[in-house]
Amino acid sequence: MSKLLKDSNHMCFACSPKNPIGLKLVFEHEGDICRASFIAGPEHQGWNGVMHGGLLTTILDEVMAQWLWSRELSAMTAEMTTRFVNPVPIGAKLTIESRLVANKRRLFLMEADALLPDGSVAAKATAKFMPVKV
Ligand SMILES: CCCCCCCCCC(=O)SCCNC(=O)CCNC(=O)[C@H](O)C(C)(C)COP(=O)(O)OP(=O)(O)OC[C@H]1O[C@@H](n2cnc3c(N)ncnc32)[C@H](O)[C@@H]1OP(=O)(O)O
Repeated sequence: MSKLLKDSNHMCFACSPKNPIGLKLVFEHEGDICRASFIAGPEHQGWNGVMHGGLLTTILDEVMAQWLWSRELSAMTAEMTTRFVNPVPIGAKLTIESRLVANKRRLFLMEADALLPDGSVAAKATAKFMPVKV
């Protein structure tokens, strides 16, 4: 296991339980899926009543990264695209799921979806991750 994962003082904005302004995401793994949930509060808004798209991208990024971390693959996001399909209302529970699409040479091609409570898609992301030494 990497030193970063063992370090109880890590301050990842998305996942550390110790970051006072962090999102404190937790992850579950089911087969080939990594999953997290998140409910945006008023402090996460962009447009009135709507979750900020940059934060949504952060969460999609993190859930893809955690798919790799959970398999002890230390990799950083090298490129990412988010398609915002539907606005996320403040207070709505989002389910975010990621999976590996392909591993080509050094690149891990990942994808993730953010789903609204009725199962409709709020946003879809694709990303390329590259291994790094930690
Ligand atoms: C417990 C804690 C858990 C924490 C989880 C946190 C998750 C957060 C996820 C993130 O947001 S990570 C932060 C955002 N990402 C970064 O800060 C990464 C910054 N970029 C880098 O550090 C380097 O550019 C990178 C490690 C991605 C790659 O550097 P390298 O020096 O390893 O690769 P290089 O640039 O030499 O390229 C190697 C090959 O990959 C190719 N390549 C690089 N980027 C590419 C790309 N985006 N798409 C396709 N190919 C790419 C490149 O063309 C080249 O091809 P060739 O070998 O054929 O010449």
